[in-house]
Amino acid sequence: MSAPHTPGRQDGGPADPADPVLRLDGTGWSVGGATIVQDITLSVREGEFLAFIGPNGAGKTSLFNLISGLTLPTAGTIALDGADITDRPAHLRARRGIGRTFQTSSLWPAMTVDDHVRLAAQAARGGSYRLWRRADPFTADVAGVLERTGLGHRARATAAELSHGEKRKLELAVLLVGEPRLMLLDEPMAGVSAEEVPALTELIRTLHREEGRTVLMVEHHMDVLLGLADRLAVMHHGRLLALDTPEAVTADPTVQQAYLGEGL
Ligand SMILES: Nc1ncnc2c1ncn2[C@@H]1O[C@H](COP(=O)(O)OP(=O)(O)OP(=O)(O)O)[C@@H](O)[C@H]1O
Repeated sequence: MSAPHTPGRQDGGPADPADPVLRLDGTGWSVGGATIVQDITLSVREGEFLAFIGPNGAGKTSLFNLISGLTLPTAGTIALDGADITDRPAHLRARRGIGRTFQTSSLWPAMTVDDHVRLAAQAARGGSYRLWRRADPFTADVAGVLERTGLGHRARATAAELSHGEKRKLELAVLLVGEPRLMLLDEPMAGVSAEEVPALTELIRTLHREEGRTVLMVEHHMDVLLGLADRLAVMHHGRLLALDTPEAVTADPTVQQAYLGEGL
């Protein structure tokens, strides 16, 4: 699976259409003497949906931290559109189109849905933070994103008043208003009731299929992933155990062995 190391061109140069959107090459992260992510090599093509599965503590969130720039790798490289971003901080990666959601909610309970998205729009486009509406250039963008995420009727509700599924939609809305090309979704179904899962799954499918966004998603529920993901990456003890179509991965005896008793 491992490909020869080809350092990306310097950040800022023109993109080559042949480059994958994202390429990890021998990427790893060690902290306090422990290796949490080890020797991950993979490419993600434009418009692909790649899902990460693996037992608790396998290193999935840590890998997302490395891709989004929350932590920097201690081994290997990361390239976006062929440009080496290995040492780039998170805000520069966000500016280049990498957006992410977090496993635990990142919302402000007392702030309205509308204001969450408005602040995210201001953060994404630059400028000072203002929550009054007069002469606000983001109103149309905010309304559009709330409509796309099915939250138009909840614009004036506070985050605390939302159901778990609506909170997850709001996190997606906050992400979407920055128009990310590469979306990292870390367990977007976490805490969501069974009745709300289908609508949330459909929203993510739309963002991928109809809006053509490249999606990387950590998810424990295989039933959610089987209808969504083009490929599954299985992580185990910080390593990539398998990377293939959902059908091939679930039939892989090594994967089944790793999951024995953990219910793949
Ligand atoms: N900053 C850190 N310092 C030390 N250990 C860490 C740090 N961050 C993560 N770890 C450890 O790295 C391992 C992988 O954690 P990570 O959250 O990436 O796994 P995960 O696959 O996302 O798990 P889950 O499915 O439970 O969310 C865990 O054992 C965790 O305790």
